[in-house]
Amino acid sequence: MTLRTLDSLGSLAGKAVIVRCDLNVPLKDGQITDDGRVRASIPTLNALINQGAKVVVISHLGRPEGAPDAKYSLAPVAQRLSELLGKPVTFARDTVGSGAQDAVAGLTDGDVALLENLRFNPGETSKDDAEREAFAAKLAAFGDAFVSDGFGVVHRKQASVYELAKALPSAAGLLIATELDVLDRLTENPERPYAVVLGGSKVSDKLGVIGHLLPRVNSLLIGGGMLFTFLAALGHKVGSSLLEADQIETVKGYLAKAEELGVEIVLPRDVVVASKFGADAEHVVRPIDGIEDTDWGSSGLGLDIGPETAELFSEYIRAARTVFWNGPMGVFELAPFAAGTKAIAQALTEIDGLGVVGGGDSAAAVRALGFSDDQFGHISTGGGASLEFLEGKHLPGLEVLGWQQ
Ligand SMILES: Nc1ncnc2c1ncn2[C@@H]1O[C@H](COP(=O)(O)OP(=O)(O)O)[C@@H](O)[C@H]1O
Ligand SMILES: O=C(OP(=O)(O)O)[C@H](O)COP(=O)(O)O
Repeated sequence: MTLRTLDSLGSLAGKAVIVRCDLNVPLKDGQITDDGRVRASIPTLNALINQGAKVVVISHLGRPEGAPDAKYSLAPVAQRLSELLGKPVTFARDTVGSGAQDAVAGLTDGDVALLENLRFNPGETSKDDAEREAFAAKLAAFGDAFVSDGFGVVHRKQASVYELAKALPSAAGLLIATELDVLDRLTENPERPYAVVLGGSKVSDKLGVIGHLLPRVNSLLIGGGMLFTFLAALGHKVGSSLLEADQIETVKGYLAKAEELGVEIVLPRDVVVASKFGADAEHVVRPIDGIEDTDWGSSGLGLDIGPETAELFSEYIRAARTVFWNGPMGVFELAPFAAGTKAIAQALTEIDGLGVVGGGDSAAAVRALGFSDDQFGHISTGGGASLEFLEGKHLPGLEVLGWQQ
């Protein structure tokens, strides 16, 4: 079966359509620092508005713990959405309560409402199927049909991604269709050499994909927060850097498997070690076996790859014909730790082949560092989702829409 697309829902004029977007944007002091995911959601929303549907947009933002938390409110997103659509967007102060009910009841054809953060409700991410179904049923009461367009969450078996798609006539939106077109080019006979570059801070999620990615690629370059678990697996001390101690044995397994398969896992040679987490931290470049050999000893923390590593990774990237990159190489939001990410972005703009950047923060990073979207083959809105797609995993949010790999 192939993905059910918007036309499969028939005419949506006058119907209430719930649209699951991934509007999980980076915020600083309540301001959106990169609106790429909001922009990416616009074509589907406009298609529905133009048909005269009543559009009910739902999304998560960040990882609140199943209860309202003002710092994860979607209110700033509602404002940006309204600007980009060029029309008012009613913002509901809750997700399924009286605020949402009033917002939806007030919609006329072609109007748009955005409900408050889905993850303010424990049912959204519950491990219990019945709890997710119950929450999805409350959402489903707001619509006649469901459009799933949050590509960044299709790897999550969550109520608004999976159970809601079962509860209503459902189809994929235009963003999901576009993302899959590009990712297909990375899975079906990618031009070789094929390199995948991994970084970022969702370390346990991303360590999990490596085992299945290894047989598909020629090299795997490891930077960002996950590099320290690899260095620890090689016996190095990593100070107070991000570390998944319980994954060290798994990582040793990956290193052995890569050797068996003849795939290169390329690890950093140097890192930028900081006295603390902050833009005003003191920092020095250290070789990977000297992370604790600074004035700060074991309290020093690695916040970027070093210059020698940036050059090494850039060489691999420029020599590849297909590259997928997810996860910043360092804490690019703080100027002293942005150089590694900038070097990798630059190399990706120079490849002779297809270079894809994936992930909310990775996309934000390349734009914040002065690159434009058209310098890359594609900027995907999903990091974890793309990686799980590339490793060949069955993604619940796609399968429920009829997709089979
Ligand atoms: N060495 C590091 N230590 C701590 N955080 C890091 C490190 N390197 C990168 N990061 C952080 O990783 C975050 C992005 O990670 P992630 O969400 O996994 O990426 P994406 O959204 O692109 O999938 C950024 O906010 C960045 O500051
Ligand atoms: O930012 C996201 O994913 P990404 O960091 O892998 O790109 C998505 O919004 C999914 O968020 P989640 O990883 O909290 O489920």
